[in-house]
Amino acid sequence: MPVPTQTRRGLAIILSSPSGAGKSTMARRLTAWDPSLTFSVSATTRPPRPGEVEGRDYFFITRETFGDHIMNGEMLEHAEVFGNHYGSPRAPVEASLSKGCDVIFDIDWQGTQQIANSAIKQDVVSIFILPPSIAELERRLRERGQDAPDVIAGRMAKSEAEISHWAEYDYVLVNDDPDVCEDRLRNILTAERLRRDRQPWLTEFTRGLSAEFREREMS
Ligand SMILES: Nc1nc2c(ncn2[C@@H]2O[C@H](COP(=O)(O)OP(=O)(O)O)[C@@H](O)[C@H]2O)c(=O)[nH]1
Ligand SMILES: Nc1ncnc2c1ncn2[C@@H]1O[C@H](COP(=O)(O)OP(=O)(O)O)[C@@H](O)[C@H]1O
Repeated sequence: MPVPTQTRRGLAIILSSPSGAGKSTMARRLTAWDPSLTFSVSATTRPPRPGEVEGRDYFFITRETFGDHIMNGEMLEHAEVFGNHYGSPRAPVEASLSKGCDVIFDIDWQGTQQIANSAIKQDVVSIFILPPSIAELERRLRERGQDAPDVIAGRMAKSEAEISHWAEYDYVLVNDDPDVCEDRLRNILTAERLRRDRQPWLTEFTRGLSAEFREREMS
């Protein structure tokens, strides 16, 4: 039975982790598994890494443009991370959520706190991803091969502070085996969708069951 669209909003699924724990990898896997998921493409003042695509991975903008977006209220949230500015453009997120499309965010704890206190707080499902160990976190950052050694050292230095926010999230997963982690994320998404659709869907469905009861009584 279809879910009435007027009451069904999308979920705002937030992934956070220390740099290198695997949240971008998991966001990519989830959108490949379910192409109806929208990825919230952030704006950043960080320069692009080799292979990153404008509009797919980030909108790469200047500090001045970033400041203008904030002044105009165009950012749902924003934060300074590792010396660069990052923010989630508001309009595409609101458009997707109000159409009933689920949105995935790859943002830090500061942005998560802001969204958890924003107009879309009722849509939020927040997930924190931990690395199996600090040695493995560092190995992943090096293996990714996209950041200079001093940048990696800076990210490692900040990872303990990022990890300290784990308890603020709805779910916490350890990303050891990537297939296991992806499977758990799919399960979370499936369960949260059932929970969201519970009211509108079951109101209709149980009405149908009552009608069936009445028909049986009359026959
Ligand atoms: N608050 C906030 N954080 C963001 C946003 N986009 C990315 N980040 C976070 O900024 C940090 C650095 O991201 P990035 O430069 O891509 O490095 P990576 O995490 O090592 O891949 C990560 O913790 C991201 O989750 C955003 O729009 N808002
Ligand atoms: N479970 C995993 N096991 C081994 N390597 C992983 C795993 N998850 C991600 N990686 C690798 O670790 C590196 C960092 O992952 P990435 O998704 O870029 O992290 P983040 O977005 O959290 O900074 C990438 O090279 C990625 O392929």
